[in-house]
Amino acid sequence: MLKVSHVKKSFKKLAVLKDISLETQDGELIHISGVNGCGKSTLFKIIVGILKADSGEIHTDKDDYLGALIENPGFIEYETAWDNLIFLGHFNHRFQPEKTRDLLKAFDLDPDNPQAVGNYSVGMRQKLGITQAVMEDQNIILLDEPTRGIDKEGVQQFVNLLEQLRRENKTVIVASHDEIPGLVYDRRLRMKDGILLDEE
Ligand SMILES: Nc1ncnc2c1ncn2[C@@H]1O[C@H](COP(=O)(O)OP(=O)(O)OP(=O)(O)O)[C@@H](O)[C@H]1O
Repeated sequence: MLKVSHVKKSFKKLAVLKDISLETQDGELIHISGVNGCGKSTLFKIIVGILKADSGEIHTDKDDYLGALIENPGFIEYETAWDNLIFLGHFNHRFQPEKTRDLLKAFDLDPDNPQAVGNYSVGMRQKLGITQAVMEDQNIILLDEPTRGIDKEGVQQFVNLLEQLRRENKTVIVASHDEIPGLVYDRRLRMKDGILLDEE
């Protein structure tokens, strides 16, 4: 379970997150919408620990394992997708080759593609970014504008993946400024003026 309590973050005089609280349940699919620059990526960066909040707390349970795709996924540009994923898998020793190959194939990506990631299209790169966020059975998954640059078929493959994650009782938070066709959320939140509002 992820619990965000009264998180605040400013960049110099710009107060981006004014008082953010959020508690997730297992298996929940949550949408955070909001205009460009409202602070969605900043919140995700604080949750995963890339950025430090000025105040407030982030709590996860002992067994929770976070996966994230935030902004442009960073890869080793001159290596293949597969070598990149193996490299990322070394950090937590939870890499599952068969599962990861299946995830790539479900996105119409060839696990044996000899091309370097530097030559991948925006959409291919994004699919790779989504794959690394879920390939190790992460149970809390943060996806920032996940379908950016992905074609219609790819969006449907993404929707299928999220349905699979729901069946596996994973918690997924999607941040996007627009609707992703076919996604049915359990909860919708809107980020506005530094706070999170319930859409319902
Ligand atoms: N490291 C930083 N230094 C200064 N300002 C920053 C920094 N990171 C983000 N900001 C500012 O904080 C605000 C929120 O940025 P953030 O990237 O979180 O927005 P966002 O909601 O994710 O936007 P988008 O939908 O365009 O991705 C913006 O005004 C941005 O310029």
